[in-house]
Amino acid sequence: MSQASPAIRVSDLRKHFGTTQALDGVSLDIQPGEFFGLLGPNGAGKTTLISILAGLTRADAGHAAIMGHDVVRDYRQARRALGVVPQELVYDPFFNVRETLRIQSGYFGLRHNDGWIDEIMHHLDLAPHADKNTQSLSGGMKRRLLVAQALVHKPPVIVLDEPTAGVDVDLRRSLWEFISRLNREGHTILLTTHYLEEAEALCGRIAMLKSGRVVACDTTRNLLQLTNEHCAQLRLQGETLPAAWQTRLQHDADGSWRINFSEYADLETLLADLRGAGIRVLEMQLQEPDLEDVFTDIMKRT
Ligand SMILES: Nc1ncnc2c1ncn2[C@@H]1O[C@H](COP(=O)(O)OP(=O)(O)OP(=O)(O)O)[C@@H](O)[C@H]1O
Repeated sequence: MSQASPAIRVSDLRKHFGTTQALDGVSLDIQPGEFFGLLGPNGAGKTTLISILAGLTRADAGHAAIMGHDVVRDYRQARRALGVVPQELVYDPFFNVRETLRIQSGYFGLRHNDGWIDEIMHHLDLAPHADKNTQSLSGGMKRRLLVAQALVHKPPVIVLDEPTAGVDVDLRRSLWEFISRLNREGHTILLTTHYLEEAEALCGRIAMLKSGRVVACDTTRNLLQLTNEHCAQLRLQGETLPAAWQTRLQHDADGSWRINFSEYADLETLLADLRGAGIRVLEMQLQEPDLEDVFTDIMKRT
């Protein structure tokens, strides 16, 4: 393992399926210890990128490396440095949970791995199900098992492809606590998700893919500053707005009014005009833009 290497390096990666250009020159460097989000609409190329990192798909052109190990030339070292939690629920129905994790350990040549297997099962609340046949597990439990399988060989880099799709609130919480702990302990995390509030809360840096291209890549904090659309929700005493504001304010079903604005000066003028018209503000709530606003904005603009 090369100390100076990025955890994941992707250089000008290209991949097509028939006439579909799934990846159209993607370059990314993810440093060790980062919690990195890869976002994009359906079909943007996220799973294709992950499949190339995992050595399951060959790129047409470009390079990818895990901890300095090229995913084609040094396949074994690259694979050993990587734990992948796939999007699809794949499992072998003939084994129980513990057996599945022992078999997975065997793929990496780890024969005495029960201590770590017990620890993973404990943190993922799989311990009470250790002897259950995988076929009899609920969807959420099968997903936990996929996470456990990705971790048996203690990989420094963990890739999660939509790990919380169709997962209940409890599992999400315990999953994120565990993954965040692994990240704090130094593991690099690459996450794809369609839950943007999850990405906003967890990821330090985010890349957005669209049609196989990176259309944004920055810290979450900087991305959140890209849009200056704010929203204020007001409850007013009096129904007739000053004429100048009648088209700017939208009346919500609960009787409150909503205004989108980019300059706080707009809000000041509105409040002054309302006071001038004898309309009292009973309540006001400000909503700051979130990652979903930024994502929608970037996807529209690019
Ligand atoms: N094996 C394949 N054969 C043909 N086309 C494929 C194959 N795999 C992916 N594609 C196409 O490549 C494009 C990128 O797909 P990919 O699954 O990487 O997107 P994604 O960003 O992961 O989407 P989602 O959010 O829906 O999972 C899509 O147009 C998809 O239909």
